[in-house]
Amino acid sequence: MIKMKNVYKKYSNGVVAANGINIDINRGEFVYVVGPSGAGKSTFIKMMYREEAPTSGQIFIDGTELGSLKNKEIPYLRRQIGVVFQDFKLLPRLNVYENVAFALEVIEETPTEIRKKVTDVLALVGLSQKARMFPNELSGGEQQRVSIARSIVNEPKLVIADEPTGNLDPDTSLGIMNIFEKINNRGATIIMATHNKDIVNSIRHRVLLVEGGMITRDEYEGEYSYEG
Ligand SMILES: Nc1ncnc2c1ncn2[C@@H]1O[C@H](COP(=O)(O)OP(=O)(O)OP(=O)(O)O)[C@@H](O)[C@H]1O
Repeated sequence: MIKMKNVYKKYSNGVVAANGINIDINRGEFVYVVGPSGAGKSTFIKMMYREEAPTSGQIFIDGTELGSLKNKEIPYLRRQIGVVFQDFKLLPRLNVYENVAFALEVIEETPTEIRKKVTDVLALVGLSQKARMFPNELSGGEQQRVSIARSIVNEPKLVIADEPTGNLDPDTSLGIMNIFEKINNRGATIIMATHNKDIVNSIRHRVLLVEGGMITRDEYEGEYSYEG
């Protein structure tokens, strides 16, 4: 599903954030990306949905080489990928239902389909009762559940999450992880950058360790631990 071949990324300020990355990730895998601050985890993830382009090397998503996409094709790629951020990025003037529906309105789904999909996904993340509330009336965990609902309402095959539990307490984080497990069990591939050691060591999945822009460890059922 995701393949990187000799991926190298140098930012314009000279920082090398990816230094020869080669990786294969299969459909349906759940992969944690761990490593020290500044190691290149976010850069690795952003290159998958073309938020950043590699300086050299190739990235394939489902066989499509991202470098071959024209600018106008990039929104189509992004529609097939759900992205979840640490800081939720909800629209403050829209309620829960509208925040999630918005993701479908921009791709011109029919009103009937929108109603069905939004209702189903809010049930999946346990927010059916809060559909009419606004983001500032919700807890951090609830806001993150809305942002997950929004990212998966279009049933993407790939869900990318950058520190999704970074702002949440341990119990709330576990609730969020349960939702990612459900999404994964329904067949989506999950890539998650995280500093959450407890979660990585308790809910076991493949672990990629990124250090200095390189993947220095790749283990199934891996542990969080790293030097330094
Ligand atoms: N847009 C940018 N322009 C220049 N340098 C950048 C940019 N984004 C990231 N970097 C640099 O690239 C390196 C890797 O950053 P990245 O955000 O990928 O690390 P990270 O592992 O996700 O860190 P953290 O755990 O702190 O989020 C860092 O040295 C960072 O300063």
